[in-house]
This record gives sequence, structure tokens and C-alpha cells, in this order.
Amino acid sequence: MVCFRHRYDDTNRTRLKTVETNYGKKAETVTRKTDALYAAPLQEIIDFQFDERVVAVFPDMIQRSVPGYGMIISNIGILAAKYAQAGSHCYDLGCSLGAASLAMRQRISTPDCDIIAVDNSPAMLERARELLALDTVASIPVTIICSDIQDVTIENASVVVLNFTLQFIPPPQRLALMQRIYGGLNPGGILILSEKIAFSEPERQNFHVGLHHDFKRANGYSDLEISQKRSALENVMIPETLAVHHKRLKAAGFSCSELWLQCFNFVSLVAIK
Ligand SMILES: Nc1ncnc2c1ncn2[C@@H]1O[C@H](C[S@+](CC[C@H]([NH3+])C(=O)[O-])CC(=O)[O-])[C@@H](O)[C@H]1O
Ligand SMILES: O=C(O)C(=O)Cc1ccccc1
Repeated sequence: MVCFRHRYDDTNRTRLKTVETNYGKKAETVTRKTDALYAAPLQEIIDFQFDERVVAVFPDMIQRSVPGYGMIISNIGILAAKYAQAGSHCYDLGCSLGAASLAMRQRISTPDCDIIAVDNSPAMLERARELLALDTVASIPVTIICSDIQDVTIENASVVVLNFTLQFIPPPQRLALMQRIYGGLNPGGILILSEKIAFSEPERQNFHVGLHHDFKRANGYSDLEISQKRSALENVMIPETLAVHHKRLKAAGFSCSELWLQCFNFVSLVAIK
């Protein structure tokens, strides 16, 4: 489980937290910088990018913004331990700082597995490499690839993780990616798909979005931060309904997909080949 010990650095107003995360089994500490990227009023809101500024605050940003994130990461480890097949690959597509790769690496005991972690942000991967190197206990090799996940070969896979990544792929390109994932999975392999979702009924949409904003406010974000980040994400992160996700998984070949976690408008599904 993720736990936090807070420390304040009053020299530059930046609140630093010394964190014990799953970024290293020996509980090495990682300094966690507070996300204040949207705290000041911005003249112009540019589209959200996974650049150096986001990388520097990413563990704090994702934990404070995605309800259930820590629980999803822990349970990716549990699911991977159950479904990893000997001599196969486990893919972490859109790995960011490698939290899901680390969770899998720490839990899998199946022989001869490796993990292939892919992201198209060089800044994310530079930091992911450092964090993976801190985890000296686990022995499963992790190969990091800087690429668009749509261009990576997926083969001999027993576990494929898309943890909040599909939402950044343009919707018309999503089915082809899912078909390639299905094609690359071995029988009995799984896809773990976590997404922010939308609701077709306005009342349900408002209910969940309202609660998500309450969650963010409770985690210290101001209304200005919430609204500026929302605008920055508008063109780049496109949530779809749960029905659309289940339908696409079926169209890609998965005979069943199971919702295993929902917290407000954030879900995680598992589909078995
Ligand atoms: N086409 C693409 N190809 C490769 N990477 C991409 C692409 N589009 C976006 N990304 C990458 O997908 C990641 C999405 S974050 C995933 C969290 C992580 N899975 C976690 O378990 O912590 C989710 C979020 O921040 O909401 C970023 O690192 C992008 O660079
Ligand atoms: O912050 C939000 O509103 C989100 O929907 C989640 C998120 C988390 C990290 C980067 C981009 C989006």
C-alpha cells in the first residue's frame, strides 16, 4: 500500500512529501513534489502534455486526481500474479513512471516472464528508468520502449495493462489497438483496462463528475485548478461510456469483460482471452 510522510520545505513554498511508494520494495524514499501546475490563473490554457513539468509532479497528481488509483495499482499486481504465463511477456502500455510495471514485477512469481513497458513521453521514461533501478529486489526484467503504443508489436502476451492510457488515443484508432492486443495475447491471457468514463444520461454524468470534483477538492485542489486542468484535458483525453468499452472489447474478440472496480467516473475492467 502507498503511504505518505509529509515534510515541508518553506524555502521555496514547494511542499515536498517524502513518500514510501511501491517504487522500490526496500521502501526507498522518493521525494514527491506537490502538483500546483494549474494553481495560478493562466492567460492561455494549452493542451495537456506529459512533459518535464508534469513528470516532476506526476505521482502526486495522479494520486490526488484519480480516485482508486492506489488500489488499482496494487490489484494489477494481484491480477498479473494470477494470469502471468511462464515464458510470456507482460505489457504495460502507457507506463508513465512504471507504477503498474513495478506492481507486476513485485508480485509475479511465474518463471521466465518479462515486462515490456511502453510510453511515448521521453521525460516520463527517463524518470521511470530511475525509479525501476531503485527496485533492486525483484528479478523480473523490465524493458522500456519509447514509442507510440500503436506501433509496438504485441506478441506472446499473458498480461496487457492499459492503465488510463486508452483515453488518450483518438477514438477512431481505439478498435485497431484492441484488435492488436487481442491478437497478441495467448489463450487465457488478460487485458486490464482502466479508464475515466462518461455517462450518456446527463444526471448520471453530473452526479459522477460532481463527486470527482469533490474528491479533488478534498485532496487540496482549488476550483481554479480543477477548471483549468479540465480545459487543458478537453481535447486530449476523451472518456467514453462503459457500454462503448464493453462493446469494443467484444468487437476486438474478447468474449467477456468484467468490471472489477468503479469509483465515481473511474473504472477498471478485466477481459480474458
Ligand atoms: N499514443 C501513446 N503511446 C504511448 N504512450 C502514450 C500515448 N498516449 C499517451 N501515452 C502515455 O500514457 C500515459 C497516460 S497516464 C498512465 C498512467 C500509468 N499507466 C500508471 O499506471 O501510472 C494516465 C494519466 O495521466 O491520466 C502518459 O505517460 C502518456 O505519455
Ligand atoms: O485530473 C483529472 O481530472 C483526471 O481526469 C485524471 C488525470 C490524472 C493525471 C493526468 C491527467 C488526467
